[in-house]
Amino acid sequence: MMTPILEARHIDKYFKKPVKFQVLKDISFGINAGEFVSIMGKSGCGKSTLLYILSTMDTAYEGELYLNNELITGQNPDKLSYIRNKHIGFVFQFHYLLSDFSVLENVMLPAKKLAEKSPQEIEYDAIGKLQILNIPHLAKKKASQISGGEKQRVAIARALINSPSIIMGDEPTGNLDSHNSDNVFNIFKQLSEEQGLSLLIVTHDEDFANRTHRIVTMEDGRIISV
Ligand SMILES: Nc1ncnc2c1ncn2[C@@H]1O[C@H](COP(=O)(O)OP(=O)(O)OP(=O)(O)O)[C@@H](O)[C@H]1O
Repeated sequence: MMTPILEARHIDKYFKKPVKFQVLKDISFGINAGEFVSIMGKSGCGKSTLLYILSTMDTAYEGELYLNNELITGQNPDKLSYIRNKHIGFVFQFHYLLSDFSVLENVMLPAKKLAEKSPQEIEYDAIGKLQILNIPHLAKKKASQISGGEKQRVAIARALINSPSIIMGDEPTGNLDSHNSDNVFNIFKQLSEEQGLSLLIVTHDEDFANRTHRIVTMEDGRIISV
């Protein structure tokens, strides 16, 4: 059996205010290397809450989380921040690029934060990621001067800069038209097939989800199908 890249075991999460309620109920599942998985479920069922936990940003939960076979739960904040930068790439509905910075600078930022390579190496890597996304010609443009679809590609290049093992996305195509949404889907598919990258994408788009390897369906804080 393959060992999962990411594994959640019996995750429970409660919100205490305004009244105590259980938002995640005994969530267990894993993702293998190169798997492209979507998470679907009605609004409010707990998808974003789960993604925050899986991405190590929320540590207030019960249960265990493993990334590359390492127990993530209970690690100190510095270690978590390191693990997050090194192993996880994020793509959101709104791209969160710095608009006054160039495309290249935006893509380089997470690698500068990790500070394991020289600026020259980081620039070389960033250009490589822009090439994978077919946008090397945009390198010198300011992020404010490119289209929505282009911004989302830059956001994907940025998510790839530290060569993560998994990309997580919260509705990364939610803000795109169907043409650009297709582009993003194809890029993700290529990354999983050609580079063995795992992808975990929360989406409301059934066409998108139906084309991924597997759909995890949530209902009222539980996983009802994997
Ligand atoms: N900080 C918080 N405090 C209390 N309740 C919260 C908090 N954040 C989210 N919730 C509630 O937890 C539930 C799950 O929210 P979550 O954002 O995870 O849902 P979702 O499935 O991602 O929804 P959507 O598809 O609309 O983005 C909802 O009922 C929401 O109102």
